[in-house]
Amino acid sequence: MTPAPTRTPDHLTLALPKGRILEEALVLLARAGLPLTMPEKSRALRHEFPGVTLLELRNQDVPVYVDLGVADVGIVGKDVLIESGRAVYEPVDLRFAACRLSLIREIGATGTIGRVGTKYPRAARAYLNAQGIPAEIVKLSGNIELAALTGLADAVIDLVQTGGTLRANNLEEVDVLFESSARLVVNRAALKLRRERLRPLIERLRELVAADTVG
Ligand SMILES: Nc1ncnc2c1ncn2[C@@H]1O[C@H](COP(=O)(O)OP(=O)(O)OP(=O)(O)O)[C@@H](O)[C@H]1O
Ligand SMILES: O=P(O)(O)OC[C@H]1O[C@H](OP(=O)(O)OP(=O)(O)O)[C@H](O)[C@@H]1O
Repeated sequence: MTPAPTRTPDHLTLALPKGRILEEALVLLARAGLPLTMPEKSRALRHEFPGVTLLELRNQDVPVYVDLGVADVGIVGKDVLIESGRAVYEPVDLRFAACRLSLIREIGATGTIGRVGTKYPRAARAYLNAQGIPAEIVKLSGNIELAALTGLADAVIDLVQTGGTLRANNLEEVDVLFESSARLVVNRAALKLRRERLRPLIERLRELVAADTVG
């Protein structure tokens, strides 16, 4: 195993999720001045760049690594951040990976919602409580819409972007819990200890997002 580099204040440890966020996150961070490139396809999970260590994680683990200070900074979807309940600093909405978390049912379904399938039990519980719906929540891991199609659940709470998955499966969006997009997340202690590196990075990302939004 390669030893971890000494974590001097000028070294950054970065947590990124593999999956749909990784490539766009790397491109944006490189535009913001970090010396990063797409890692070669391999089983390696930790990648070294000049002054930056990149950790490749599952989405749900990014807030954990940042909150516990193993990573100084990371990028993750707002959906995953809300679900994590972690109190990390969230200085920039990076605007990509835009989608929404919605309540979904079969088209025309009107019966009582007794059971809800979701990958987001915490957000689902908060929403259902606020709506006064005393439904059972079933935690699922993927292809969540199948739960509504098969009768495993009376409704699901899942992400919608284009609506293509809904249309292909005779489902409809009944309500929107919240909008999501990729967020920069920063460990609060690192923000002080590594401020010489983190403050310019945050500023540069804010500028890039603002320019991209206008342009
Ligand atoms: N269809 C979509 N369009 C745009 N953004 C999406 C879409 N689906 C998910 N996202 C956003 O991208 C993030 C990462 O999605 P991705 O598909 O890589 O995760 P996953 O593979 O489902 O996660 P897991 O690590 O649990 O397997 C989500 O947390 C969400 O913020
Ligand atoms: O509105 P759309 O553009 O169709 O996008 C929504 C779909 O994208 C995500 O699934 P993903 O492809 O990540 O697969 P997963 O269910 O295995 O997470 C999400 O869970 C929806 O199923």
